[in-house]
Amino acid sequence: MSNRLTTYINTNPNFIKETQNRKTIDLGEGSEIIYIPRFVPSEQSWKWFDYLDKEIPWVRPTIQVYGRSCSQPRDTCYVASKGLQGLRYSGYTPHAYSWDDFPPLKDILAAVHEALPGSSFNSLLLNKYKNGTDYVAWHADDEKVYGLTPEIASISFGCERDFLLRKRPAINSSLVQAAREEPPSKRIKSRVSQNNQQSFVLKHGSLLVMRGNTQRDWLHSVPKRAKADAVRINLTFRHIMEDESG
Ligand SMILES: O=C(O)CCC(=O)C(=O)O
Ligand SMILES: [Fe+2]
Repeated sequence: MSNRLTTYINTNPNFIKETQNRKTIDLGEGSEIIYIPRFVPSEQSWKWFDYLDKEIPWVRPTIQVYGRSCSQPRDTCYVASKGLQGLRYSGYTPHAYSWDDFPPLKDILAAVHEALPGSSFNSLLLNKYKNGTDYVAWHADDEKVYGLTPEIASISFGCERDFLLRKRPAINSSLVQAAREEPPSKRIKSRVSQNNQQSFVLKHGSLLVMRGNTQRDWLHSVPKRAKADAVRINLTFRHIMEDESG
């Protein structure tokens, strides 16, 4: 464990481990984030950005939010391996393109697999934010098709945007339970009230990975930003489980 390149930064309440360019953030209770700001070199990132901007058949679908139809506030596209169960989110079933339709995506996928030993992504949701008025609202990618502890690898190209994480209210969690059973003086307030937010500026060419219980216990978002005046393209690689229903 005594790697000279590893720095341990104990920024209470979260524990951050930094090895070379890779930060690992332990969010507690089995949730973990990995962030690699310079995952793809800048020049290669711009080549991929230009390719994706031009070649992907971007659509802006109508989705259902709290029972109301609205236009998704960003463009999207979906790619998946053959034979997987379909994806459905917010009342929308995207058409699944194949990896062969966009060969550079296979190179990006290979780079992600190399950086994350043991990972086996078989689907990809692409997002394009035309400027700071496009966004993704608070959500978790907790669809059943991803299983109980999904690993999601997110690559960003173009305009930098904030990526926020916020702990879901933990009504039945053992932590809250324990806090209730303690007298007020001993309540572990800090862990409940301070350890509940994280933010990252997702840089051009960066890789951010969410794993473990992150989708169960946390929400994430990319909020509107008046000052973001250029296009951002984001790729989220995911693993869809085998369909056991037959
Ligand atoms: O654009 C991003 O960084 C996040 C996108 C996202 O959360 C999603 O597609 O589920
Ligand atoms: Fe998401």
